[in-house]
Amino acid sequence: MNSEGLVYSEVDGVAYSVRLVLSDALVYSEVARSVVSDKLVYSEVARSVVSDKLVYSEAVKSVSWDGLVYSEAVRSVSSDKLLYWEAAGAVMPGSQQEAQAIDQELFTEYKFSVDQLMELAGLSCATAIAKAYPPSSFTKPQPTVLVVCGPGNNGGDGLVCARHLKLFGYEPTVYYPKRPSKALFEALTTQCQKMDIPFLPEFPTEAMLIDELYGLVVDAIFGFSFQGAVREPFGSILKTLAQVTVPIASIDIPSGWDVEKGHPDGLQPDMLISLTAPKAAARHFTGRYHFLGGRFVPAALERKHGLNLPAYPGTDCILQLV
Ligand SMILES: NC(=O)C1=CN([C@@H]2O[C@H](COP(=O)(O)OP(=O)(O)OC[C@H]3O[C@@H](n4cnc5c(N)ncnc54)[C@H](OP(=O)(O)O)[C@@H]3O)[C@@H](O)[C@H]2O)[C@@H](O)CC1
Ligand SMILES: [K+]
Repeated sequence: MNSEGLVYSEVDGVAYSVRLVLSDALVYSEVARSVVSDKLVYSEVARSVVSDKLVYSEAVKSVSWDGLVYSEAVRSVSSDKLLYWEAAGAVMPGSQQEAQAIDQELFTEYKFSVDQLMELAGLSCATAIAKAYPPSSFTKPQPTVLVVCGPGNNGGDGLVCARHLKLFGYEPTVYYPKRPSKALFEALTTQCQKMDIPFLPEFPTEAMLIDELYGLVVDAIFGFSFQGAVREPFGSILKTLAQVTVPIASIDIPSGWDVEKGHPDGLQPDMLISLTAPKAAARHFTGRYHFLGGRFVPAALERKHGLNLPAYPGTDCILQLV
């Protein structure tokens, strides 16, 4: 059976369209509803594709009002082997702003402290790494990990992650070239040093050297506040990291990527651990493992930002998205 149909109707400024394609192996359907007035455009689209092996569905809602655009999307793909889930709720311009707004609300309205959330974030990252790359999977005699930390909170997550990796039986080494003089980062550095985690004085200039010494690299250089062209010393570090062949696990966002648009020629990590909620750039991630971590978002905040977070299994602090 093969057939295709489109129905369109418009009543009092409300347009409806329904498209349906049916073949032996596939059902495709699309339903759209939109309202247009002088100041307001509201549209709602639901699409789904079902074949023998795959279910793909997408729902997009958007409202624009005099220069303001609000959009919300939920996509899910499931097949025999894969369950992919993505949800984005964004008040434009920029979901980078939204990530920063959620961050601020957690601290100012919900009264969390940075070190509380950073501990949970870093623990999620170490837990996800242990799940994807157990020490027994390393081809090196020791499960050695290079953790590269940047100057912001993403770097702080990296230091916490290094400490938990050590507790989990890994051999982490940290490179932390730009250390802010803030009590929190100094304390995290001391904690690592007192746990015999070495800090490299220089970054290896050859990617080959990193491949020889480490079985995994953790990228904790930049998170959701990264902007503009990369400044040194991080430009050279990212160039070297782009050439390593051992897997790279990026915390929150692959460093050097635009928070919304990604970076097709930049770092292509094997793993991404999205914290709180996947950022818009996560849709460009092509590596093997995508985890969600940072199970600390209160339900009211999740509702306010339309995050549509998936349910974490049981008491787990991470959820594998891909
Ligand atoms: N609530 C949450 O969701 C939680 C979030 N958490 C984590 O926090 C992360 C966000 O942290 P963040 O805001 O400190 O920003 P982040 O990106 O780490 O560093 C920004 C710094 O980098 C620099 N820099 C920027 N652009 C640059 C460039 N082009 N080239 C060179 N340098 C550049 C610049 O530093 P500067 O050079 O000014 O010293 C800037 O200040 C988030 O992704 C997540 O991992 C968890 O810890 C807890 C809960
Ligand atoms: K990162």
